[in-house]
Amino acid sequence: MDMVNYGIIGCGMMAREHIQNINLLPHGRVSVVFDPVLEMAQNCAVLAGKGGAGPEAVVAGSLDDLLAHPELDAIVIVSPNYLHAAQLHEIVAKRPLPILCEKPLYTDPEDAAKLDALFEGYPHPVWVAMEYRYMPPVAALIEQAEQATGGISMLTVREHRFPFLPKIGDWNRFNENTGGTLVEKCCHFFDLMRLILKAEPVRVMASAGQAMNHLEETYDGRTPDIWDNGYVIVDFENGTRAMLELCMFAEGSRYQEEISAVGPKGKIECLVPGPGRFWPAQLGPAPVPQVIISPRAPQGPITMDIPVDPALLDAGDHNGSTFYQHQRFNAVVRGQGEVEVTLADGAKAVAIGLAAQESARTGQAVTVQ
Ligand SMILES: NC(=O)C1=CN([C@@H]2O[C@H](COP(=O)(O)OP(=O)(O)OC[C@H]3O[C@@H](n4cnc5c(N)ncnc54)[C@H](OP(=O)(O)O)[C@@H]3O)[C@@H](O)[C@H]2O)C=CC1
Ligand SMILES: O=C1CO[C@H](CO)[C@@H](O)[C@@H]1O
Repeated sequence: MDMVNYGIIGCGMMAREHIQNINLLPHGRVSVVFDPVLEMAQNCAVLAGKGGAGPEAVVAGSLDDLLAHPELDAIVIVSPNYLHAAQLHEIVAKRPLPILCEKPLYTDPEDAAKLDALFEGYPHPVWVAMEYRYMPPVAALIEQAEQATGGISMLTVREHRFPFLPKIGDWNRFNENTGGTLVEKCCHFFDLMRLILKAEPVRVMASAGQAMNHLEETYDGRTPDIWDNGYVIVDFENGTRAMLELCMFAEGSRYQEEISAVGPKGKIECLVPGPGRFWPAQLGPAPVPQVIISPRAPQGPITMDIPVDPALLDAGDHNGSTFYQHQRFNAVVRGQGEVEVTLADGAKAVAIGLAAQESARTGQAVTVQ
């Protein structure tokens, strides 16, 4: 297959990032889009046409119409979190094809076993969109961590960022729609923990809550219940431990994510900026990602800039990672390479997030199966 025709389900903010990155692929084009709001779908159809450089996508009138579209080789699910599981069932039943599904894979704990059963023996690749692993500074940390640390003992992920953005329909203001902040936002970081530590979690302890964000807002008489800060500690089966620190009222920070890994030889860190479009112009150029290696002996931190290709920065909010994710998924659909972020990875990241939600709610440590 030389050209992969994509169908996009959901045409909001993140769909635009997917389309802009598919537009950069030599072997990809968006052929059909669907959103319940026609104007959103039409805007994405135009974006798929690259300002006249390619054909605009067809606007499907329903999910069924999208799944019946003749030119369709792969499907990207970019709808709100609580819809992912049901839409996966629809695709498998009506038009089994390769799927790239946005995180979180599911929000209701009961969906875990149902999805396992649904995809048993599924003949097409399914990839879960936890792309932070492809951010160039994160990828550099992953590649150099063993050498720099001599084997990681402790891993810390700090995310200090802006509050949740407004969404059409305000679906992201309530835990019932997102799975809870530690699922919705933090599944990316639990995925990184498993990947970097090369181990499975056994126990989760968390303290988290809603300190200030969205408390002044009301939707149909209800105040949002999503958390905006927390700490999560995860014990891993190989004796390593990881911690997440999340603060969502810290958009004044120079860097959005700071990840550090420490072992007997030393420490490696990466510093990752947030979306460039949020960096105030009066402060000059947006911060450049960095990796810092700090040996124990001889002491002397070594700092390296890890710049991201400006064309990729322009195509999204995630330091180029959406492009690298699509490049790999596109190759897999064309029969080259393997799925790197599997359904099992997506499910485990949600399971850790749900355990963290439960731990913070009850004040008890929660065992992860
Ligand atoms: N991997 C990453 O880094 C990121 C992932 N995401 C994920 O992407 C997904 C979308 O988020 P985002 O784009 O920010 O949210 P938006 O609200 O901006 O977009 C979601 C879109 O899906 C549409 N939608 C609602 N119901 C359906 C339906 N039944 N079928 C198809 N589309 C529907 C919404 O339309 P309407 O409300 O008008 O009905 C809306 O246009 C989420 O799962 C989110 O977690 C988001 C940001 C970053
Ligand atoms: O998964 C995500 C990653 O980045 C987004 C912001 O750019 C988040 O809000 C989103 O939920």
